[in-house]
Amino acid sequence: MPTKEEVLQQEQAHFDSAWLAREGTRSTLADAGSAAGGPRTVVAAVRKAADGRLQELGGSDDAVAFGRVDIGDDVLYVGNHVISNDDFDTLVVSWRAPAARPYYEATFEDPLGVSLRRSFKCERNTIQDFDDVVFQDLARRVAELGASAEEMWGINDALLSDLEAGRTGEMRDIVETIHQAQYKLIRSDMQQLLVIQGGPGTGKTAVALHRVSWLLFNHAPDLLPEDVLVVGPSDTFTRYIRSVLPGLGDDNVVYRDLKALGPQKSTGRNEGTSIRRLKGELRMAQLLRTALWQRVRFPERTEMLTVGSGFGAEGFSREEIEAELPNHIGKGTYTNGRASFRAFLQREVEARNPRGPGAAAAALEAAVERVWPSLSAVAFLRDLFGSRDRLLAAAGDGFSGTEIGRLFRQASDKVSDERWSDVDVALLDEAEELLNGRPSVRYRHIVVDEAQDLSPMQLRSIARRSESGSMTIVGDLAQSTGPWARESWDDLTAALSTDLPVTVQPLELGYRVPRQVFEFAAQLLPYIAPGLKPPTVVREGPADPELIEVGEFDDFDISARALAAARAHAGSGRFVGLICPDRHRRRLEDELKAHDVKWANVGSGDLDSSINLARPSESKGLEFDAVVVVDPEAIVDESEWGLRHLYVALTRTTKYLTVLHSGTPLPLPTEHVSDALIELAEVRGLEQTALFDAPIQPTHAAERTAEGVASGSVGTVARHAAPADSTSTGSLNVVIATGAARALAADLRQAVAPHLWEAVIAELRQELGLDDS
Ligand SMILES: Nc1ncnc2c1ncn2[C@@H]1O[C@H](COP(=O)(O)OP(=O)(O)OP(=O)(O)O)[C@@H](O)[C@H]1O
Repeated sequence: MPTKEEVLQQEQAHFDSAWLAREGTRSTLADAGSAAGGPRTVVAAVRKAADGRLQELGGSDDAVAFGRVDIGDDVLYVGNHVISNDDFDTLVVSWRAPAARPYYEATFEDPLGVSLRRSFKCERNTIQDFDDVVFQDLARRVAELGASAEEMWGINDALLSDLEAGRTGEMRDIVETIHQAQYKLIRSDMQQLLVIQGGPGTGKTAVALHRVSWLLFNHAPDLLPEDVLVVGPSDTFTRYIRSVLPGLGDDNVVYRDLKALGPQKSTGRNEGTSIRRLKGELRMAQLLRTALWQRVRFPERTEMLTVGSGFGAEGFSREEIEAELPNHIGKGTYTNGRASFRAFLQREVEARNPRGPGAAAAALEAAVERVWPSLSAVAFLRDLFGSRDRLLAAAGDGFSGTEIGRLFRQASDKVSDERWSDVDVALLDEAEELLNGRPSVRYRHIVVDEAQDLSPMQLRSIARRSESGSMTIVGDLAQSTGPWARESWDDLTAALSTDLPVTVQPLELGYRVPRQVFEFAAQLLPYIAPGLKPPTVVREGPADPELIEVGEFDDFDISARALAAARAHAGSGRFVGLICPDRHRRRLEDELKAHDVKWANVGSGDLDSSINLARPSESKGLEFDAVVVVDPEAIVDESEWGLRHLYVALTRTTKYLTVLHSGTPLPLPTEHVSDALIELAEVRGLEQTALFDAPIQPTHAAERTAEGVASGSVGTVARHAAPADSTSTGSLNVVIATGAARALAADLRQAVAPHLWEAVIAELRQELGLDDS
């Protein structure tokens, strides 16, 4: 049996010869352009092909391989790129090649013929160490001793040490340590709508991006990088992930931020929850369609439509035009309809006056414009939202007066000055399709990240860019927030309406968040996503969460202490996320400036400093070595989805978590209240989960007060469980209110003498701000 040193030498010899072969190929390819003869176009084509191949080789400093598998007598080295020698022997296979599958998928239960899997640790192309899994030994050990948790999960040292690495503002690839469950999703059939549900840090984004790389390799040349679109929730997020694929040799994949997925990107208009929700509903598509076709009509207070002037002018009566318009309306796009109506007018003018000069282009255009105005998406939507009459005419019975009131807004003086919200973008995109048809560029595969928050209108916007419905959709229902926060993937897959098979697959191992931190954050799960299985965390962190209590109303102190904590982490060389609710934002920014601290504003797309300041919602999908969460209670209070925002914030760290709080580091809806609710739900014959699972409908503070003091006390759960138009709303609210009231009454009886109850209730009303008016 060779010693480890001897094995190292043998392996290094293979690495050296593969390196020589690769560098030989590199210099041949580099010379290919000058070596090629013939016409310039041929030389250019050869050069282009050679450049493409060069890129596929990776850098000359890269290790040639990261792993090896032995299957029977075959030995296979696995690396980022395929390497062959002059005799066409394959020295290294690409991780994306089907041959590499056993490297990722062999387990002690099903070794797929693999006897040995070896993973290498390299410094450039020099092997420093290696780690072996001998499957027979492993199976025997497991049979004798029972499997360890890590063995059951298939987690190895290479993966664990990779997870320990410090983070930066750019995501990295995981090819060397892809887990078997992840690999199965990465290589699954392209012709499907694949939904990947997984808790924070389970590798959903990583899997989606590696799947793109795998598909590009295995479906070449039919699938090119420019045939793939990756959609993320924000500019910051797309910047964070966009270096992964080029790092794998896949340039030119298209990235779009949801706020720019249309003819006009969002220009920062702020809108409330109810309007945002309304604008996301599918019935908006019908409203826009009707409104657009209503723009085509014979001009009011006009007898005749005249084409041209003076001799040769032709007139068309209202009856004639109104009889003709249905031949052009609603048949195709608005713009095509306009062109066909214009052609009709032109033909008619010529037919009526065969010896005349025909209609001059400008005269014809002027007449057409009066009936069928040329419109852009922005002009159309600005006109529509800026006119109650237009809105009412288009809405018919489909919208209430209140909803029309919500949609209406004062139009800006100039189209170019109109400000657009992020939810307007999907409406502009819908309008663009009605006007000019589906986007000419469509994609053969689309990845949607953080998909749990998307509205049906946003999903339509994505679907219209898909050639066949082939998509990978990733997200986490427990992190779903915003007006379209959802509890299931059903409505999302329905809105994407595809003929392809729909598969929802879980990712169950949590890689990012260390055990100590996840155990802390997971206490929120029963309240925010009771039906979801929490991820199984694969590693320990270096420390327990650090919970720092500061004076209750001392905003100054909490900001100062938060900054001190962030600076301490940064001082230890950590990449820090400072996650702060709006309540403390101003003060914290002042503190940062006062101390002359260099920081990045995540909301404006920056993620490049050692301290990165983010709102909880802006931190979705991102990760840091250390996270400082400021005032959890304020985070929970500031949003309808506060508990979920807090869960997102707490799960951004790969190592350290510091929480600055004023007495309650984790503001859970009180246990006894939830128990009372559940008991009551049983008595009333309601599904337990209905209390927490009800579709989340925004309920504003004013509505909350109507539910009484008691319902306020169950925090976000109560606020969420109020479906506006569900038949069970009444009973559900009664259950919540009664249950919470009973639990509070029991507390009061235990804690306070009866003669003080009135005073306590009066104080409570004040606390909750019910007596402010
Ligand atoms: N097999 C793996 N090997 C090494 N690192 C991994 C692996 N899988 C995931 N990771 C790492 O875990 C971290 C979390 O991954 P990722 O961001 O893809 O998770 P996510 O499920 O999208 O999280 P979130 O829901 O919070 O957006 C990343 O740093 C990623 O590189």
